[in-house]
Amino acid sequence: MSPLLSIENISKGFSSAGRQIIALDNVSLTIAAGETLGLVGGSGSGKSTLSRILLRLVSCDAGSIRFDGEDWLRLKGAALRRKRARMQMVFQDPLAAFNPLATVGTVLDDPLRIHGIVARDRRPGEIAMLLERVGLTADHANRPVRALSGGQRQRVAIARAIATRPSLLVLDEAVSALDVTVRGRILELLVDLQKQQGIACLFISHDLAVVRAVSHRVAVMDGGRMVEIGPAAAIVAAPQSAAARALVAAVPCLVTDPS
Ligand SMILES: Nc1ncnc2c1ncn2[C@@H]1O[C@H](COP(=O)(O)OP(=O)(O)OP(=O)(O)O)[C@@H](O)[C@H]1O
Repeated sequence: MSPLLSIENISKGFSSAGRQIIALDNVSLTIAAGETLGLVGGSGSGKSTLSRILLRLVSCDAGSIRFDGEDWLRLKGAALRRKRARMQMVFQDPLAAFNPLATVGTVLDDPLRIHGIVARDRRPGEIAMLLERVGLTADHANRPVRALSGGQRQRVAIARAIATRPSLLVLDEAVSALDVTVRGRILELLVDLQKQQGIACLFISHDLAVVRAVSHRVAVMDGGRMVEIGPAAAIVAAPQSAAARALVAAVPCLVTDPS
């Protein structure tokens, strides 16, 4: 079976202050339906540039992307808008994406309306179902976004992302700003969604411990190149590249012996 997402030989350069920066150099990866792929790498390794190209926010210089059976980078207009419902994103700071004065209900109603997911009279029920799906209650629909905690806002961001029934979620540093307990609960929610609904995830983070907690496979980037890709447990147990070894070494060891 062909993968849900196939990124092939993507390259991207930027010129900055007269200097040419190679942000991505021939990067390839695949994600199967229902699979979570963790993408890790140090600062400046090219993770965000790759996610921006995938989300069609910036163009690439070379390479191709197939998503859900389509030549993704060539889709335009109505065909692109339709297909966008199938690839949704969750960023680090959900407040930046939401109008803070809007209620949670409005935030969730927008994608249902724009993508025509359910008829108008069924939307309040769908919103209640989405809120429950992410561990909130139907009452949250009436609250303004600004009245929510960071963890609750990130749950709303996830509810919004799954509202259009996507086959792929792209999560870029989606839990990095949350405190450690809230982060753990959001990671559990993501694993649950992946298991219950078979949603595939591209989970991008600089933190290997976080990536390891949710990913089937891990891809490691360094200096714009893909240096290692394989089962998450194998990469953590026996990293092959210098970049992966550095990321493993950066994970705090939780087993201590103070005596
Ligand atoms: N718009 C831009 N103009 C110039 N250079 C850029 C631009 N966007 C990214 N870069 C450069 O491309 C390289 C990759 O950056 P990118 O943001 O993709 O890395 P990253 O792995 O996401 O890093 P971080 O974890 O710090 O966000 C870096 O050298 C960065 O400075």
